[in-house]
Amino acid sequence: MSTRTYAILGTGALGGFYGAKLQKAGLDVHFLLRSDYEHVRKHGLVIESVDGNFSLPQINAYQDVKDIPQCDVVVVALKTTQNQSLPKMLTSVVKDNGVVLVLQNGLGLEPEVAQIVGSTRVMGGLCFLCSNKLQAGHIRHVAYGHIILGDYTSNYYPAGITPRMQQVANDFKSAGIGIELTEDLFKARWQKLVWNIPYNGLSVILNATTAELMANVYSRKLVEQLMHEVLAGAKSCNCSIVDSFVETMLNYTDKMKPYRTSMKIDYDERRPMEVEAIFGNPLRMAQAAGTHLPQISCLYHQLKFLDAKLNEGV
Ligand SMILES: NC(=O)C1=CN([C@@H]2O[C@H](COP(=O)(O)OP(=O)(O)OC[C@H]3O[C@@H](n4cnc5c(N)ncnc54)[C@H](OP(=O)(O)O)[C@@H]3O)[C@@H](O)[C@H]2O)C=CC1
Ligand SMILES: CC(C)(CO)C(=O)C(=O)O
Repeated sequence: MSTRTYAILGTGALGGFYGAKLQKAGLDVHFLLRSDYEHVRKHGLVIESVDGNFSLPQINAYQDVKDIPQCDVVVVALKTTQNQSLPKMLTSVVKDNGVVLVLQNGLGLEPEVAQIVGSTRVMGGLCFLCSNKLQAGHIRHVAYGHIILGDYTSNYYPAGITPRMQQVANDFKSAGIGIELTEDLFKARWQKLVWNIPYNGLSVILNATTAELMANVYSRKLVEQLMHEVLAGAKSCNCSIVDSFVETMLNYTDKMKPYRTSMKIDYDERRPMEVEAIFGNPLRMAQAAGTHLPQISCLYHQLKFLDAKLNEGV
């Protein structure tokens, strides 16, 4: 049994799900909560999952990160819109020889964390998960769940497969979570954007599920064009993704059950959307490399408009 300790910063749809699986497998897990703290401290977590329901009547729940003991692996599972809290959170909770594992969607998040804890203490993971928080402490996992895990080095230079990646992967595997290791985290993040940019963006702008976007010839064309533009953005950053990856993502989504993306759920629930991490950062990286991505830029500006209206409470 692994003796590594885990802190989960953000016990929501993703952090609550993976953290609960790790605890169920016998690992020592510490959960940071905000609005759900009182409920979860008293009643624990309930996980409804396609892989089997379970509950954890008791967990190590914290409201203040300073009360969490220093951990070997600190999982960042907040929405990226809350990342301004990370400088305060991370410094006290990660052991000197520990690592921060960023499981959020988007690009350019590890460099932000590296600024706080140093670039030798950061890893990233891309989560292929469909999970939602239904209410305090109650999470519903509806599909998938595997993670592509990569180590981070300054400027996303490919890190290879490192021993600590294998250790974390073994812990997750012991909890029944599928793990694939990547030598190139930057590429894995761009590949995930091939999915997130078209579907997250268009689901909000066109008020549609993934299935609706795929069924209509016009929106399907937009999805495909946006996917190719993500490839162009990646290429401008010296990251080569084969053209056939677009077809792979289209086929993947054709086979998915109709899905309301996380950005659409945030928009419908009038919560801030992860526009900067998923759209702004890749656009800026491509721009810095001299490449303009007009369709993604158009989506970005539309989403910023809607996000600002949410902020104004309109
Ligand atoms: N859900 C999914 O299936 C997938 C999610 N992702 C990514 O994972 C990340 C997390 O998403 P998700 O889990 O869905 O989001 P959720 O909103 O469900 O979870 C985030 C949790 O963080 C908590 N939180 C926010 N700020 C603080 C704080 N200062 N202190 C303590 N807790 C805090 C929130 O608490 P409160 O309730 O108080 O707001 C919430 O419970 C995002 O980047 C998302 O894109 C990636 C792939 C799939
Ligand atoms: C593609 C999907 C829906 C599940 O694999 C996902 O990972 C996401 O919402 O970011």
